[in-house]
Amino acid sequence: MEAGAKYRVVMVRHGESEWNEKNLFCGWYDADLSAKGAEEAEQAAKTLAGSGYKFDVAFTSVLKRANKTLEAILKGLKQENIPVNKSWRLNERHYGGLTGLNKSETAAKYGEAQVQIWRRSFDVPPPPMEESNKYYKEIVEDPRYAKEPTKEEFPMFESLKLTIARTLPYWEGSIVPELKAGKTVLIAAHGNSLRGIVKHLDAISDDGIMSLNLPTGIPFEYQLDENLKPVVSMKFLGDEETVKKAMEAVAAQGKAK
Ligand SMILES: O=C(O)[C@@H](COP(=O)(O)O)OP(=O)(O)O
Repeated sequence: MEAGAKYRVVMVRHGESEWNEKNLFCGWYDADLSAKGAEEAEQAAKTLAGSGYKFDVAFTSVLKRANKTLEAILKGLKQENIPVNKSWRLNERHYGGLTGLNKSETAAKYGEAQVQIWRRSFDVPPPPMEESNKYYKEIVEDPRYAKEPTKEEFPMFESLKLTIARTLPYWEGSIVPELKAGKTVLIAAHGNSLRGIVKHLDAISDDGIMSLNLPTGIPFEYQLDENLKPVVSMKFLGDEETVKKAMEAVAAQGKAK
C-alpha cells in the first residue's frame, strides 16, 4: 500500500447486462449478464489475479448481474470461500417509470438534455414507476424484498441523492467496520450505487459527479487513510485508453443517434 494508506477496497460495476446491451434503463429490473458481460467479469478476475489481490470479504447487491460478476471474479481468483454479503442497499438506483425504456429512443422523444438530467443530475429523480408499469409487480413482489426494504422504504423512483441516502448507511454500518477490522474488501455493484460511494469518498460536488460514468467490468481500487480519506483514489485496473473509451461509451448511451 501507499504511504499513509491503511485500508484497501476494490469496487467493480457488474459486467455488461443484457439490458445494457439493448440500451434499456434497467434500475431494479433483474437483468442477467450478457455474453460480453460474463467475459468482462472473467477478465476482471484475471486482472485481479495477475496483480495478486486477496480479498477477505465481499459485498454486492441482490441483483444477479452484480452477484454473477462477483461469483465469476471470486471463482477466477480461487477465493470463492470468503464471506459474501448481499444487500438491496447496493442495488442500482431505481429508474422509476423509465425502467425498460430504450435510452436512445427516450432521448429522441424527450431530448438528450432531459435524458442527461434523468441519468446524471444529482437530485432530479426520474418519473415514478406506476402500478400499471409492465415491471411493477415483478419488482415489488419479488420474494427477495420480502423482509427489506420496508413498504415505506421501497422506492418507486430514485435520484442519485436518494440512492446515496440508502447506500451510505450500508457503507458506514456494514462495510467500514470490515475495513477497520483490517479486511481487504471487494464490492461488486452498479453504475449509480457505486457513483454514490465514490462521491462520498472523494467528496465530489453535486455538479462534479454528473460527469462520472463508470464502465462495466473494470475494477478500481481505493486505498484509504485512518480517517477513510483516499490516498489512492479510483485507480482503474486496466489500460487507461480502454477505460477512457468505456466511460465515453457509457456517456453516449443517452444520445438520440
Ligand atoms: O440502470 C441502468 O440502466 C444502469 C445505469 O444506467 P445509467 O445511469 O448509466 O443510464 O445500471 P447498471 O447497468 O449499472 O445496473
